[in-house]
Parts: sequence; C-alpha cells; structure tokens
Amino acid sequence: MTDTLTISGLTVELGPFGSPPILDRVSLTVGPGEIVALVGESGSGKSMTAMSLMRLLPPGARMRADAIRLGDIDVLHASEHEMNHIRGARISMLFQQPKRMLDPTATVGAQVAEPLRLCLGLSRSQAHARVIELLADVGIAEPERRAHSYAHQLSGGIAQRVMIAMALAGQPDVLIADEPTTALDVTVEAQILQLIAAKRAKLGMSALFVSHDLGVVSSIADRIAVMYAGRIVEEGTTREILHSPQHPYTKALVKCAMLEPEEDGSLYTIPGDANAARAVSHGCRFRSRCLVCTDEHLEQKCENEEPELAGCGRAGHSSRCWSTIETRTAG
Ligand SMILES: Nc1ncnc2c1ncn2[C@@H]1O[C@H](COP(=O)(O)OP(=O)(O)OP(=O)(O)O)[C@@H](O)[C@H]1O
Repeated sequence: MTDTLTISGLTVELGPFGSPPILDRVSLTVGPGEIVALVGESGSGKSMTAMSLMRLLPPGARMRADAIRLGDIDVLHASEHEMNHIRGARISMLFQQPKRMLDPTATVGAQVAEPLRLCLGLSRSQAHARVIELLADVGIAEPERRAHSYAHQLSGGIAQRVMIAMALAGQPDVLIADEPTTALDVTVEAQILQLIAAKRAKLGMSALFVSHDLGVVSSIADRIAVMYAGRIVEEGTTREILHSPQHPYTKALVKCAMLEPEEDGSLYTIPGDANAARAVSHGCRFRSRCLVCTDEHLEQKCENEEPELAGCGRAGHSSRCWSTIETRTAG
C-alpha cells in the first residue's frame, strides 16, 4: 500500500502583494489506495492545487503551507534536486491535452523509457522491454509498432494511454490527474476512466482526480472535495456529496451534473460569476450566488464572517456554510 498524501493550509498568491490568494488555506488528504476528486468551476483553483503538489507553480507564485507530505517525505521543503526524484517516482501527473504534453520530436517509446531510466535506473534494453509491457498494459494494440510512433500520429485517446503508461512507469504512490478526459469523446473518456480505476486497484496507488464535472468523477472517486474560489467548501464520500450535499454550491453542482432540464426546457446553470468571489474580503464567498442565505439573521452572518469547514453528521463529511452550522447547532 502507498503512503498518505497530506496537504494542510496551502495558500498560493500570484501577482502584486496584497492581491486575493489563488488558493486560501486548502487542506486535503488522499489516503493509501484512495481516489479523491477535486471538483469546482473553472478558475476555482483545482489545477493550482495539483501543480502545488508537484511544486510546478508559475514563475512569481508565492506558496506557503503548514505541510505537504507524502508519508514521511516533506514535499513542501524538498530541494529542487529532491523534487526531481519525487516527480515521476512518488507523484506522477496526467494533464488535459495529452497530445500537447508529448514531445513532438521524440518517439513514444523514447518518452515512456525516460522515467524508467531516470526513476528506476533501467538499462536501454531493459527499458525498451518494459516500455512494450507498459504500452500493452494500458491497452495499446501493437505496442512494438506504437513505440516508434510520434505524437502527431496518435488519436487523443491513444495519446492519453501513452501518458498514463509514462505516469505509471516510475511506479508512483500517487497519480494526479488534471482533467485527463476533457479533450476526449465520451466513449474514450469512459475507457480512460476505467483504465485509471483498474490501475489504482492493481497497483494500489492513490489518485487525486481534478475535474469541473461532478458526473465524470462520480464513477471512480471514493471521496470528493468541492472547491470554490480557492477554498474547499465541502468534502465527503462520493455518495454523501451526490446524495446528501450540504453546501448550496455543491447542491448547485449536483443539479448541473444531473442534466435535468428546467421548466422552460433549458439546462440548469449556476447564476453569477465565480471569478468575482475571490475578491470577497469577508463573509462567505458564495453569498452573492447563494439561494439559501435568505433569512435576515443568516444573511448577516454570511456577509460578515466566513464559516469554517464544519462536520455535517458523519465523520469525514464537512461543509463550509452557516446554514448547515446553524441547523446542526439548533439540533
Ligand atoms: N499562470 C498563471 N498566471 C496568473 N494567474 C493564473 C495562472 N494560472 C492560473 N491562474 C489563475 O489562478 C486561478 C486558479 O486557476 P486554476 O487553473 O487553478 O483553476 P481551475 O479550477 O483548475 O480551472 P480550470 O478548470 O479552468 O483549469 C484562476 O483565477 C486563474 O486565472
């Protein structure tokens, strides 16, 4: 079994000092063998969280945290030299645009062989034999022939399988998948999701799966963390999030994922602008879009104080909303 990945109090700022943080005290745990999904609208900070784990933030980003650990490895304070060993061997990443992430000038075989040689120290011939095994293992037909292909000769689905083979080559503890199926059609998307779930089961690795689509992650995630404007606003098992969401934002995301038409036949979209929320300096960041904070007493709380993540009954299920906190306190 793999080690636990722990992020605690992760804050990232970009741009001039004093601008609102991109990530604000994000805490998240991915247990051994677990698939945790991080969901939220575009711009909520999912990719930045993933990139922070790899310590691959854009130039000028200021990152601080109480801790980022993988078992006994201190990822937060690791030197760049140590990070080069952690990336690929302990934490691997899959990206949105697999064809763009592959080097157009090198063959598939050479690219999959690189982590084998760097992380596992295999010789050229050992690496070649392992490349063929890995390509076959991610469902690529004729792996010998495919090893000689270049990125432009691959479909999006095959390119993502190659990326998965590369990500798994170093036998990582954790796979971070950032919208790995966004560019793929629905049938291929389902195949790739199944492949990731099968690899998790076979290799015992854990995964952090980033997506804006609750529907996509619900088929493979054990737990879901919902992110809004740089903060986690709800966390629970996949079942709790889908069947008993507590935060008004999660409820709205679930409604979007259900694809149930409104009375006028249109599909539900969450009203308002998520990007404006980041600049909210006090109170709940979701309040301008919220349909729940209507009674006067609650409205004042939502405007003045940001709620903490508070338990919603079962251990592990928590939400950052005054209405949930008040209901529980009253009960
Ligand atoms: N290189 C960058 N420079 C400056 N700001 C950035 C950069 N990359 C992202 N941001 C900003 O950081 C915030 C969080 O972005 P992030 O990419 O983490 O969101 P996301 O939830 O992953 O969205 P998406 O699903 O669109 O990728 C956004 O406001 C975005 O504009």
